[in-house]
Amino acid sequence: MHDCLAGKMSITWFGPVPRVTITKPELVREVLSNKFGHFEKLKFGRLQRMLHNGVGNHEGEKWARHRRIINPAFHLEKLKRMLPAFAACCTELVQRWEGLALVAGDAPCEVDVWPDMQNLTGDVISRAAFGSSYLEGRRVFQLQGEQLELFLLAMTKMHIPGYLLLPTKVNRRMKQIAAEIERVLKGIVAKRENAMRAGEATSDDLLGVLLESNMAHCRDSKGAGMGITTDDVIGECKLFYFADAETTSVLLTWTMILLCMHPEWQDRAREEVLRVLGPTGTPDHDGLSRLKVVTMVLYEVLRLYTPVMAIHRETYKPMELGGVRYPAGVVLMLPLLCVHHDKEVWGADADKFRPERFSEGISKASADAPAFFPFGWGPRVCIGQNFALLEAKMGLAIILRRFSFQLSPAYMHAPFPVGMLQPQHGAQLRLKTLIH
Ligand code: HEM
Repeated sequence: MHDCLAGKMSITWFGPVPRVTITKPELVREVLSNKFGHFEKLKFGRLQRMLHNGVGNHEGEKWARHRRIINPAFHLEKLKRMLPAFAACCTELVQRWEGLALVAGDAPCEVDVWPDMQNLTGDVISRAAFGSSYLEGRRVFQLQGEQLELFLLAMTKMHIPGYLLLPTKVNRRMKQIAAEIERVLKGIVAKRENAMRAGEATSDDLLGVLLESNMAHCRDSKGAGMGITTDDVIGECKLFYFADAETTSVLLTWTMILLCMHPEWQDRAREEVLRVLGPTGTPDHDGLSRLKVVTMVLYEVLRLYTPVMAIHRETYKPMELGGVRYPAGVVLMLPLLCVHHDKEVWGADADKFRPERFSEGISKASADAPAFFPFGWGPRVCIGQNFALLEAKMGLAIILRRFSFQLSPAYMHAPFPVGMLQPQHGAQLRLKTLIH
């Protein structure tokens, strides 16, 4: 097994299971492609299931069925219909900032944009997922945020056997939150199911499309167990919240920070937004898809500040990878952040912010094509990548049109790997309103 060290892998022990780190892009691709069905995602514990129990936690036939039913919700045609909701949330945010700038007058208007971006993505997913039940959805988002904080706290105590069963203050609160989230989501889903039966419901949001797709599957299979249950639908809704709010908010925050550090790119991106989308009006899909500089910037941020820093898989039968044989039960760690910083793959300037490396697309950006995995790869690739990129482009375009920004002297650069790669001390920026 030690042969694999020669293949740029290192072996450590994680509890009783051997753990191997794979950093070569072609091997990362091979694992994630899972062509011969050798790999499984790591099993999620009770604690993680408390956060969400959606498609990302399932395996085998159950995963495939969920994925088939959820896929239609993320088709481009459906996402296009959600763009006005994205724009409404972004416009609310910049109007709030404009108000702050007005109050600041001649003094610099300082804002920590990190919590604002978390709220923005929470708003976007609440509206995109639940349409008219947006306010109830917003409550779920707040509860999920609190749950995540408690979850990270509980992780530090996980080594105490049976810790989760103890009636501590934190454990009791986590149970309470889980029950309240469940209650609110059950109410929203039941209301929508009833409306659909009465022929009154719309399917312009994720929940509507999901329920519609589920009904179609049940109809096609004549009820032969091909659909998903209401509990499953609730599990998926919880996953959408975590998947979006925790990742796209990080992407938008690092993008604003990096555009402060590289004002020439901020100017180029703003010039493009004004030229392609104009100074006012709601950007549409056609306009957003013509934003080349903005897309290059977002890709470079995803490369340097990869929100999901690593993916894990476990071998579940003996197999060979990169000329090394592995038994069943080995945990493979795929450190996406390290792969994205590898100088052999990205060149001597791998650690530098150079969006132009994506000027001819993802496949030509690195020596080893493709070595860019912010959304994973293969059958389990992120279901929401188009959603996230549209949301980020919309957010950035609306912000760039209305503000120029620079780092505040209070800002301390400290990328912090807790869950996602977050700015540890916040993202304090100085905003200046632009008049066109
Ligand atoms: C910048 C934003 C995002 C990033 C960087 C990101 C990243 C990822 C990655 C790396 C995976 C693969 C995990 C693995 O293979 O183990 C994944 C899976 C997933 N993502 Fe995202 N994601 C983002 C946004 C979203 C959004 C907006 C949604 C939905 C609203 C979403 C829903 C999902 C789901 C459901 C899966 C599980 C897919 C499966 O297991 O079949 N993600 N994401």
